[in-house]
Amino acid sequence: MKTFEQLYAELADKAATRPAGSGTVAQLDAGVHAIGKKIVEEAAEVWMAAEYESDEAAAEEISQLLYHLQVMMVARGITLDDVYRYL
Ligand SMILES: N=c1c2ncn([C@@H]3O[C@H](COP(=O)(O)OP(=O)(O)OP(=O)(O)O)[C@@H](O)[C@H]3O)c2ncn1[C@@H]1O[C@H](COP(=O)(O)O)[C@@H](O)[C@H]1O
Repeated sequence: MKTFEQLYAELADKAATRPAGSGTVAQLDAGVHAIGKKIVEEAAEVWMAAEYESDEAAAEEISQLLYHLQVMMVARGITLDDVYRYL
């Protein structure tokens, strides 16, 4: 179990250290366009899970969407504070 903040710190560290086998590094290397497509795909999966699947399945899809949003933030150099100031 980890928090949103802990995941962001982990992803930022992966981007800086680029460990072998990291899916995050692969996503970052694929670029903003590819990450954006993944966000749209995951958002659709959240929608479908929320309408037709269990709470657990919906929660899992939401976690994946949050992950890909964070990958986009890291790719663009957008920090948590950059986002929180609009909440
Ligand atoms: N929280 C996540 C996370 N959520 C989703 N995903 C990835 O997002 C994709 C979503 O999977 P789908 O169910 O849509 O399956 P899919 O369409 O077959 O996926 P792909 O074919 O696109 O890989 C998968 O490839 C997952 O690996 C995640 N990948 C990593 N993390 C966490 O990010 C951190 C860093 O991970 P690494 O960079 O891989 O070390 C770790 O704490 C991980 O737990």
